[in-house]
Amino acid sequence: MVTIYRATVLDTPGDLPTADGLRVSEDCGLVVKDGTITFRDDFPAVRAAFPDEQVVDLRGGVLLPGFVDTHVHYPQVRVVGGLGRPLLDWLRECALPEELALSDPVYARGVARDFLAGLVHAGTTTALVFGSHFPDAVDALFAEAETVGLRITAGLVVSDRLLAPGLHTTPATALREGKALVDRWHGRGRLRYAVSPRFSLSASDAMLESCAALMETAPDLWFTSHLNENLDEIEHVRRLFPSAENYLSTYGRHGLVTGRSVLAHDVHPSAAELEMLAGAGAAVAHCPSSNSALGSGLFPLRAHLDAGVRVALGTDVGAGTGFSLLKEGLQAYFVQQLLDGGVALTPAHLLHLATRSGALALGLGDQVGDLSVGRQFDAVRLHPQPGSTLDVALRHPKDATDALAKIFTLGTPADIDVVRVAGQVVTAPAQLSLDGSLSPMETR
Ligand SMILES: O=c1[nH]c(=O)c2nc[nH]c2[nH]1
Ligand SMILES: [Zn+2]
Repeated sequence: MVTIYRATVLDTPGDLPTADGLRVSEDCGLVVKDGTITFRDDFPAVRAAFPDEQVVDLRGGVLLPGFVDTHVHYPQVRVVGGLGRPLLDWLRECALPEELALSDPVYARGVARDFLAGLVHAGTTTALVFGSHFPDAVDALFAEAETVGLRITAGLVVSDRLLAPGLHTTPATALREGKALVDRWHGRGRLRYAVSPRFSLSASDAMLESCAALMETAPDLWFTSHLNENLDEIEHVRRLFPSAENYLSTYGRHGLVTGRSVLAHDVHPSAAELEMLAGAGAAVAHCPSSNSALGSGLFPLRAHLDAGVRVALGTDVGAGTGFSLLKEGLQAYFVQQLLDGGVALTPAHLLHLATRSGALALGLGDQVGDLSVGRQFDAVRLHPQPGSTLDVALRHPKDATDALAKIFTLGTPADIDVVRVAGQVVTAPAQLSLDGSLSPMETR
């Protein structure tokens, strides 16, 4: 079936974030067939070419590509807001107790729904998700994500030391359970599997070797972990791996740093690590609100870009402060403003980082990230409440770049009214009550 969407469309189709990469189509017609954009032009030209097709009129707001979150923790949706602690204290006091609670599959299913609702409300259509330490909880995430229809890459989080005994596993069990999850979910619809050691602080060489073995069990598996987030963490890793050249090589010497790797944070990289990331084609998930909330540091974006490292954005919920990629864009901008030698980010940079950069980092650049012909129609409409400050601002922009600046400055999930994946409207799952049942008024 063919549908024409009429909207003001802003996107950034280039391969790199640039100051002048914004594409503006004030009155755009997008022809969508079976979820794919097959034709794009000014609306009058589209209407002339397709005089009889149904038109969905999305004017009155702004249509953007669906947001791409390259680093977000599913088990942590209920612990957002644990402010006032550095990384290792925050993990011990806020994150890990909650992650243990996901050993209960009923509890995990409720958390999975809350998590996916957070993504949908924020307009995130594609995400690389840090999963749970418990296979049943990872099943719950994939099953619920399949129902909702989002593009999710996720996996079993594995560790064998220094967290909490209930979160530890063995390399052999990790491999066996990971393989079963890969068999069940990798490549099923919009779902893919990411091998996910928590960080090398909590993963021995034997565990990282089992991750490497899991990577070999199916084509196109993804790899994700944490890197160089906090100075104490980095010092611990240095002591735990005395023979490793640096933090990145704790993964790299097991063959885990490739073009299908996404490393989160990298706030304190060495030149050698940047060179190795660039050479491998690995991507870094920059998580600015988390970095500020935990006091991890100011992300050296210029050093990454100068070295040729691909960078995208992650919300890092729950150390991050919410699911909004608009907020992460603004926070990324703030950080670069504060840094001596920071990159002068423009609205076009921010939109690219929140959409196209993420799609490319996740190897999905041929499918999503902008609204060009050939892409899936993954899109969000921003339509602020009448009278809200964003509504007022969008009525008086100087130009489209100014409008986009206002969107990143003022926009929140409350301003996103419709989210589509492959043309289909996606809706947030209903919340579950504590015993896992839907409340009497709720249906799916
Ligand atoms: O921000 C972070 N959140 C986490 O859950 C985590 N685990 C290891 N390192 C981490 N960093
Ligand atoms: Zn993280």
